[in-house]
Amino acid sequence: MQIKNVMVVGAGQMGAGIAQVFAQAEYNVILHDLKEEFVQKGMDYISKNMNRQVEKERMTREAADAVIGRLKPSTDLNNAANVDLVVEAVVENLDIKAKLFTHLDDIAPDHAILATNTSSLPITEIAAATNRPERVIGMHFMNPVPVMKLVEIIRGLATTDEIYQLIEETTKTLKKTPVEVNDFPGFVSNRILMPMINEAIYTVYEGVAEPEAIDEVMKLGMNHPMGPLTLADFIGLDTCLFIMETLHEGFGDDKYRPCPLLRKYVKAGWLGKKAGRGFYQYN
Ligand SMILES: CC(=O)CC(=O)SCCNC(=O)CCNC(=O)[C@H](O)C(C)(C)COP(=O)(O)OP(=O)(O)OC[C@H]1O[C@@H](n2cnc3c(N)ncnc32)[C@H](O)[C@@H]1OP(=O)(O)O
Ligand SMILES: NC(=O)C1=CN([C@@H]2O[C@H](COP(=O)(O)OP(=O)(O)OC[C@H]3O[C@@H](n4cnc5c(N)ncnc54)[C@H](OP(=O)(O)O)[C@@H]3O)[C@@H](O)[C@H]2O)C=CC1
Repeated sequence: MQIKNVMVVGAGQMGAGIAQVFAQAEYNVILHDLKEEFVQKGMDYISKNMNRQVEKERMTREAADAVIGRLKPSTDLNNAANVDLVVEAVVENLDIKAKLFTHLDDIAPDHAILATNTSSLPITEIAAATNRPERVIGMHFMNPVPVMKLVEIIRGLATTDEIYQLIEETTKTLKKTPVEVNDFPGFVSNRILMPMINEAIYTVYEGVAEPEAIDEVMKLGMNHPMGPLTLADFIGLDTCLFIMETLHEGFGDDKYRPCPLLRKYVKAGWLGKKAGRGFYQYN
């Protein structure tokens, strides 16, 4: 089987980046979201990135236009009827993802692979919402997708070796490095990263230091490219909370309890950079 036609569902910060890297690797890509304005926002993000490549003389205008030309906007899920691979990147909510996978299973051709970019949820449970669990897999990209080299690949209980290998090969065609990881809450990346971010939030909550000071300690002291609170804002505080809840519930261990301040910020709509306010203000 050869993958040529791809649909990315969810045109937010991850979906747009994923669509961009597939289009750059010469796949035909449908970028789908619920509303036209969200799809347009994703397309604008990709155009901006392409323009920057042209300005920096890393790409010709023609090559950049060809990337854009391989992207088709969509607000109708029936457009999944002719694809070989779907990569889902909607909100980190198991009910929403499971319902979406049931729909995609009805629409997509039998041979199509249904992948999820979930950052913490059980692949096996998402797969169980379909009649093709052997063709469902986790393909966890890192943010910002065009820059970060890693893709965690997670098999569900029923995922076949053939599908795993095909996704591993496909990831390499995107010039990314696949790493195989088992299906446990948060996989490897977020099981390790998110408790650090949550602890940084507790450090603010308990008045140990100001956000700027905490970020400075981790940047200058540990050589992290971004401090944990800047990174939390960048990821999205809603996504951070969803991931902590998945770890807390999935392991049943209070060491993963989300910090009350994280809950408060999410309830206030302070979702980080994408909302203009989180631990920092962006406009
Ligand atoms: C939550 C999950 O499930 C998993 C996750 O993704 S966790 C998050 C993982 N990501 C991280 O940890 C990111 C940590 N931060 C970093 O690595 C860096 O700060 C960074 C790469 C984001 C920016 O790097 P920087 O050196 O500080 O800034 P800058 O010089 O502006 O950018 C470096 C390059 O990245 C590009 N870039 C930065 N942000 C970008 C974005 N959002 N989209 C596309 N490209 C971007 C820049 O254009 C630049 O590329 P060129 O040199 O080709 O022009
Ligand atoms: N942020 C990060 O750093 C990372 C996130 N992830 C994962 O990627 C996924 C997306 O995260 P992210 O891009 O940050 O989130 P965003 O909030 O930026 O984007 C999610 C997009 O999906 C749309 N959406 C929601 N429900 C549906 C649906 N049923 N059908 C189609 N589109 C829908 C949203 O629309 P609306 O605004 O209307 O809800 C929104 O445009 C999550 O599973 C997250 O855990 C993985 C790696 C890193």
